[in-house]
Amino acid sequence: MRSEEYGRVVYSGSGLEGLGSGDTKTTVLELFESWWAQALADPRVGEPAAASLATFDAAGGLPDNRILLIKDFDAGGLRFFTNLDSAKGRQLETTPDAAAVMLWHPMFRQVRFRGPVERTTRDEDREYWVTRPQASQLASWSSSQSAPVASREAVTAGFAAAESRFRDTEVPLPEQWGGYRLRPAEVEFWVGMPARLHDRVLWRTSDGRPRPLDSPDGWESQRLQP
Ligand SMILES: Cc1cc2nc3c(=O)[nH]c(=O)nc-3n(C[C@H](O)[C@H](O)[C@H](O)COP(=O)(O)O)c2cc1C
Repeated sequence: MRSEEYGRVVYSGSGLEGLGSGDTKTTVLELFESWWAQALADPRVGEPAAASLATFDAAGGLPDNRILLIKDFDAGGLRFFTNLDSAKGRQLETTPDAAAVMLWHPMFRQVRFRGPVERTTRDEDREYWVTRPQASQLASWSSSQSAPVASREAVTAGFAAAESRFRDTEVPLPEQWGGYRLRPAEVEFWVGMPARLHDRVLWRTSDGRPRPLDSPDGWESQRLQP
């Protein structure tokens, strides 16, 4: 089946009106915060925190990409949590740069980020770990994420083993679990518009290095062609 047979979606988004090229009245953080809040509040958006995270697999010589959840963000960037020994963890160890995309399709909005990635502190990891549901903690304990496994049964047996190991105790923070912070040096806001004349505004730092997202200085904005 060709994708056009689903019918063409007419995009009619909003959100970048009044932001001319070079307009720095709005900080990146202010705009992203308002879009994020609107996405969280919109019942049509199924998983508002989902982002695709692209990394570079230097060993294989190819880009890699997967969906994960953005835990939160502040002026310092976007935080996400994962298994540090996973494929993405190993890729970030070798090449600590990434690109992320968030799509809020019912709102016809997309936001793209590029920049270096750094590990969160162990205190940040612990602070989030203790808020996770116990089942998720046990799953993190029992899974060597991205490593081959013989069968589905081996996966569930590993989970059951973790369950009995920690039956009467809190599940401690595993050594191989933690977070990363993507520190953007570029953020592009995209709004889908009729006739595919989409609206795009790219913010990038003047020196190509990450800067606080709430800084009115050091960021330049530029409207891009659709
Ligand atoms: C909606 C959704 C949310 C996900 N959230 C996370 C997450 O927060 N952390 C994570 O490690 N993997 C998450 N995953 C799984 C990843 O897509 C991926 O399978 C896993 O992290 C292994 O990726 P890697 O082998 O490239 O390291 C999520 C997948 C989906 C579809």
